[in-house]
Amino acid sequence: MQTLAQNLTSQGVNASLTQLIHTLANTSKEISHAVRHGALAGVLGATEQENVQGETQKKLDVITNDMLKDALKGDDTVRGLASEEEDYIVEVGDKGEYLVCFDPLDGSSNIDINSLVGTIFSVLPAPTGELSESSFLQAGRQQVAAGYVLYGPSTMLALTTGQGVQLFTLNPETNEYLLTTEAMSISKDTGEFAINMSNQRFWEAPMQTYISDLLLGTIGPREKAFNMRWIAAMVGDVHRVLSRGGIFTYPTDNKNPQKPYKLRLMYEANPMSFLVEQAGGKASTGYETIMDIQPSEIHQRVAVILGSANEVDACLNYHGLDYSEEPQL
Ligand SMILES: O=P(O)(O)OC[C@H]1O[C@](O)(COP(=O)(O)O)[C@@H](O)[C@@H]1O
Ligand SMILES: [Mg+2]
Ligand SMILES: [Mg+2]
Repeated sequence: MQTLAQNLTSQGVNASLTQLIHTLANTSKEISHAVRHGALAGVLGATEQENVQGETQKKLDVITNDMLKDALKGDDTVRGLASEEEDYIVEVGDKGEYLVCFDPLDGSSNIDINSLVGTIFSVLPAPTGELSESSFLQAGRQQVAAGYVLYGPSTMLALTTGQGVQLFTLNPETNEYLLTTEAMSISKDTGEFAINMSNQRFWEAPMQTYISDLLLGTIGPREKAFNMRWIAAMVGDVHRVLSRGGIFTYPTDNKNPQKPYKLRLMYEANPMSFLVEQAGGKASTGYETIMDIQPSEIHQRVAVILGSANEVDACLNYHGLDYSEEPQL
C-alpha cells in the first residue's frame, strides 16, 4: 500500500502543497490521539465559552483548534487561516502561498457520547498584497485541496487535490496514513437519505414535498423504498455518501429566521462539495451549485444538498416547481 507521501508524489502534487498536506495530516494524528483518550484525559464536556457563532464550545473544539493553529503557524507555506472556532482570520506568515479554512472538530455534539467526529479542511491560494478577510472570500471552485479526517473505529483521511478522491487509513502500529481506496466514487443512484427529520415542519415547501415522497416509498411517486441515516456529524454522513452513495442535506429552515442555514460555507460545505464533485457526485443549495457561490464572510452559512448525482437532481427538480399554490407533482 502506498503511503500518503508516495501517493502525493505519484500525483505530481507540488512541494509546498505536499508540505501543507503533511502538516494537516500529522496534526490529525495528534487529534486522533487526543480524541481517543477522551474521558481519560479529561477533555470531554463543554467550556464556558461561546464561539463567534453563539455556539458553546466543547473543550475538544478549543484543544483541536489550538493544535491546528499552532501547526499551521509553523508551516511557511501558510499565509493565513480561518477556523470555525476563531472569530477572525489569523495571519500566519507573509510569504505563504496558501490560506487554510478548517472546522477542527466537526460533529462535536457527538464527543460526549463517544460517537463519530472529524476535522474538515479547505486550502485556497493566497492572493498577493495585504491579508484581510476578503483574501479568503474565494468561491469553492478556487480550492487547490480539501479533505476531512474521520476519527472513527479507524482514523481515515479523505483527500482531493483535484485529481479524484483518495482515502487513507491510519495504521495504528506505524502511525502512518496508507492508501486504502485509490479513487472514491459515488454511485449515481441511491436508496438512502440523511436529514435531521425533527426539523421537518420548518423546511421550505420543495424539501417538505421531496422528503414526503421519499417516505412514501414504493407507494409514492418515486416508486422506490428509501432508508434513512443520520450521524449528526457531517463528516460521518458525507463519508457514508462517498463510501456507498446517498443524499445528505441540511436544508434551509425557518426554525430561527435569523439563522436559516446550519452548515458553514468556507470550512464545511465547500471542502465537502469539492470531494463530492471529485467523486462524481453533486452539491447544491437547492438553487445554486455550492462551489460557485461567491462568499461574503468567512463564517457564512448555506443550505446543503449533496451526494449521488441522480438523487441530487431529483431533489433539485422539486426546487424548480411552483409552490405558490398547493404543492403538486
Ligand atoms: O444537531 P443537528 O441538527 O443534528 O446538526 C448536525 C450537524 O451540525 C454539525 O454538527 C455542525 O458542525 P459542528 O459540530 O462543527 O458545529 C454537522 O456536522 C452536522 O451535520
Ligand atoms: Mg462542523
Ligand atoms: Mg466544529
